[in-house]
Amino acid sequence: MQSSLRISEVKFGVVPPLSPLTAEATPSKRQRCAPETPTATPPPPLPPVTAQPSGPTPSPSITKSASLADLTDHATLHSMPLTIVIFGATGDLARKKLFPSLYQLCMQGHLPSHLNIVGYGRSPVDLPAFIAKQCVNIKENRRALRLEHFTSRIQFHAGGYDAPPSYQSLDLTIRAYEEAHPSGKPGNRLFFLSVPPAVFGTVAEMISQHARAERGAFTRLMIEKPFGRDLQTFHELNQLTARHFEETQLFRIDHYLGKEVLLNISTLRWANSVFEPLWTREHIHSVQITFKENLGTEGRGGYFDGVGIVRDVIQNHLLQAFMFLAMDAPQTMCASDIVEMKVALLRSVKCVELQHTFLGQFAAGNGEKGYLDDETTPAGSRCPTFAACVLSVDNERWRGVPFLLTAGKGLDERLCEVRVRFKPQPYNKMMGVDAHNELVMRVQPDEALYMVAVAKTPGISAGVGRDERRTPVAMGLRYASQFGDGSPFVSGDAYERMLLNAARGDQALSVSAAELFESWRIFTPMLHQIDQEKPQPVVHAFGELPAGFIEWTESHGIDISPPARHWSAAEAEAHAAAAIAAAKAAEEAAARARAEEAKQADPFSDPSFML
Ligand SMILES: NC(=O)C1=CN([C@@H]2O[C@H](COP(=O)(O)OP(=O)(O)OC[C@H]3O[C@@H](n4cnc5c(N)ncnc54)[C@H](OP(=O)(O)O)[C@@H]3O)[C@@H](O)[C@H]2O)C=CC1
Ligand SMILES: O=C1O[C@H](COP(=O)(O)O)[C@@H](O)[C@H](O)[C@H]1O
Repeated sequence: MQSSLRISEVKFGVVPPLSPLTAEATPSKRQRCAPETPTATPPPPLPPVTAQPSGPTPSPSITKSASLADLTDHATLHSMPLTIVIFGATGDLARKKLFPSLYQLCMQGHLPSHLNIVGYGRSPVDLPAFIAKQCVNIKENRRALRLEHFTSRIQFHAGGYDAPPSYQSLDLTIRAYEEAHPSGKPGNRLFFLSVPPAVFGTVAEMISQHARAERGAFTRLMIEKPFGRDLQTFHELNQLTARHFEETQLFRIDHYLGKEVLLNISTLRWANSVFEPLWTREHIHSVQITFKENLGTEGRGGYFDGVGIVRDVIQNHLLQAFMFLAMDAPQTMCASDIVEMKVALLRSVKCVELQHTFLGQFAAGNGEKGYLDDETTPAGSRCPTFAACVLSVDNERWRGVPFLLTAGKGLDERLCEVRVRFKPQPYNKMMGVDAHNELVMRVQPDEALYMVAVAKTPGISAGVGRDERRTPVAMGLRYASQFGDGSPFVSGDAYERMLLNAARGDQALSVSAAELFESWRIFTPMLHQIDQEKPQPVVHAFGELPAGFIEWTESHGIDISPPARHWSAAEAEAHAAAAIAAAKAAEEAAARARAEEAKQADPFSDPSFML
């Protein structure tokens, strides 16, 4: 028998898939937008960082979404030469994400089959060895695209990141490919900066000066996070990139923007009618946005130590989730309208203060090494690997609703989820329950959306009101069941979406300068305090929450107690199984009692008499 406790066997009617914002589905607003030309005008000077909301202080203006001229539809993309240059192609990200994503996009026919991929790095490589190492994570589908066909498109260009002659010869290499293209058209060029942030500015400048596409083709730049370390360094980087590239040519990557469940928040809120009326402080008690990893820094301690978990995850990935959850509805789903509402929201968010932040650091435990045991981590580092902070939004919709953002490495599980907890209503009391309805959006693993609700526990007894037994249940949508056959759900990696959107010129998934300005404003005072004062984080064993964290959340009016805290996919199943077993046992006991009663009343009702 199917149980109402199981996550999502509930089937909603499936409507035809909605297309992402592409040239084929262009809102008319886009036509007002700027053409693709470099600008020589840097952004306005930076206002001082204060612990107050930005109010009227100037921030980068919101660029209107790409014009039709800036968007590249499928047919156009496929009819022209296309070169993708990966700076830092020998690195971790290229191996883990970029080459596998490019393979997938080629395999599915999203990118042209004559694509030219150039890896760029400081030292010469042996090409077959480079390919063997960096393409190791590609999951080959031999029938659709043989690996060797894909890798035959890859070449490597060695040179300094700041060496003009190297960019000039890169330009010649690309041009040779473009000139051999049968279309005779100019070649599009997409540059991915998968290098440490310190070289972002130089590479952008070199590309602009020496390796731009010819007229009639696009030059686009994809930049990995982090975009600066604080408001000031973001501003400097922004000035540098703005000097050479239009905002419509820049694609700042936050790969959480490409996660399926986060992408679904706007659909959930605005394609349905039931959620938005409840999406206010009248009904919402608190919101938790949580990121947990059961990994340490895995040899990236050197990088991580200069960054910390706030810059690594909270200021970008979790803040994006927050924005989609809390922003007001945009006028249209056009990228610039979305950015406008995101920025309006961020302007209402007060700066986070260190005294309202909880910091932790994982140590050895449960058979795993601690952060300080990673040989790439500086000895005695106080870098936080765990942090939680509460965002307060000073607007009509959210005033008084705490948004708890928590991120940690070295914890018990890999999990990213959002929990919207609703306020109980007076009538819940007559049902004898302490209703804690929660809408849960599980970003990973095992993508799901479900509502924690209260249901009557099934059984023959027909009590009403307080006499009835009731159980918390999960009603909802598990992606693997709804959109697949139950096996782990695959809908494309976030990097596939990022690369494809950039190739199409669609900025719906890239981070705008205006929202970055506001996000750094919110976190910079606290980050500076951490950098300067180096407060001792609460040291906790790998796999466990830091001591005092639960009390700290309670002091901010947030209850992370079960099921809110522990309802992982496996636990939900176990919880369901236990509740089903308990209900079944109760049912059997009741049946036995009834049979006994009947036997007493009529001994011939016992089947053993019926021979
Ligand atoms: N790895 C990940 O999971 C994630 C990474 N990112 C971001 O992506 C970018 C790339 O990350 P990742 O691949 O991990 O980085 P790596 O540390 O692996 O570096 C990438 C490449 O950059 C070059 N490089 C390294 N150090 C320097 C230096 N000091 N100066 C100049 N070049 C250098 C090296 O290439 P060569 O020696 O061949 O020139 C290296 O292979 C970074 O901005 C990172 O913050 C973002 C999210 C996740
Ligand atoms: O950006 C980053 O994200 C990863 C987590 O990404 P996910 O897609 O695996 O959830 C994190 O490990 C890394 O530290 C951070 O830089």
